[in-house]
This record gives sequence, C-alpha cells and structure tokens, in this order.
Amino acid sequence: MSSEISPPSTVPVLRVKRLDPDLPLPARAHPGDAGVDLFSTIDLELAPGRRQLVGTGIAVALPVGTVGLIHPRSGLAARAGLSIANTPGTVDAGYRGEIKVCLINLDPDESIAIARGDRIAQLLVQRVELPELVEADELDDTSRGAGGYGSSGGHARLDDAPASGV
Ligand SMILES: O=c1ccn([C@H]2C[C@H](O)[C@@H](COP(=O)(O)OP(=O)(O)OP(=O)(O)O)O2)c(=O)[nH]1
Ligand SMILES: [Mg+2]
Repeated sequence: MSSEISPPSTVPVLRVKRLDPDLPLPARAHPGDAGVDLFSTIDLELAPGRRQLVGTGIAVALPVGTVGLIHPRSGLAARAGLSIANTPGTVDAGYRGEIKVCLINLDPDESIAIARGDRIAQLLVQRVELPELVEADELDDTSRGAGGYGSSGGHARLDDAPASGV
C-alpha cells in the first residue's frame, strides 16, 4: 500500500496565469513531487542535435527570494534523448512573460515528435539567497584553496591519459 505524502499545513501559493486557456493548469503528477509538469503549446519535430524554443502557455509570479528552475523530464531523456539546452533554465522572480523551454534532441540518430499538450519539462521553485556583492581584496583561507577541476583525484583512468586526450 502506498503512503501518500501530506502537504505541510501552510502551503505557499504560486500565482499562475494561463496564456493558452485551452491547456490545463500545470500540476504535480503526484502529491509531494518537486516538479510541476509543463506543457508544450505546439506540435514540433526535433531532428537529431537540433534545438527549439517552445512555449508552455503560462506566466508566473514567483515570490521574491525564490527562483523557478526548468528541468528536463527524466523519462523523456532516457527514452528519447530529449533535454533542455540550458538546463536548468532560470526563471527570475520578476519575470512575467511566458515561460519557454529550449528543448534539444540529444539523440544522435532519431527525431523526436512532440504534440501540443505533451508534458515537456518541469518547473521547480526553490528559495534563493540574494546577497549584496561586496568587493574584497583578500579572501579567507580554506583547505581547498584554489584547487578544483579534479584536483582531489579519483579519476584514475583519465588522470593517466595524455593531456591531448588521445
Ligand atoms: O528556461 C528558461 C530560462 C529563462 N526564461 C525566461 C525567464 C527568465 O527570467 C528570463 C531570462 O533568463 P536568463 O537570465 O537565464 O537569460 P539571459 O540570456 O541572461 O536573458 P536576460 O538578459 O533577459 O536576463 O528568461 C524562460 O522562460 N525559460
Ligand atoms: Mg539574465
């Protein structure tokens, strides 16, 4: 037996404007899902390697201090190679235009057909810090320091490869 996830007692509200009233209001597939699935407003066919900006038919009023993140759907990614060129897309709190998705076909061989009304991506809303940027001449010391880009090792096969990558 599945145990349903109860929403918290105070649920924040996200105001959503439907710009394409013939499409349903986006919704979570299951209670407690992080993502709200977004629809395509158009039919399209994406050839291998091609990308296209696709409307979702909605605009939102995200509370200041939150960000909307547009993520791919994992099923479509695994089955067909459908992804988002700028994943995750960033929707600023002040943005009131239509949310659009820059879909990309990562499959090397097969085209992907999408129909109007298909769920093509998902919107996550997350809290985000909005720090004031203050210029600093010196930064504090840390054990990592400036080490990055694999400085901690662990890629034995790649670490041994010649720098040219051949
Ligand atoms: O997947 C996305 C990403 C962005 N946007 C919208 C909302 C966002 O607030 C705006 C700008 O996005 P971003 O800052 O990532 O793009 P930019 O190239 O920096 O454009 P801008 O100069 O308008 O900030 O475009 C979408 O509709 N979908
Ligand atoms: Mg920007």
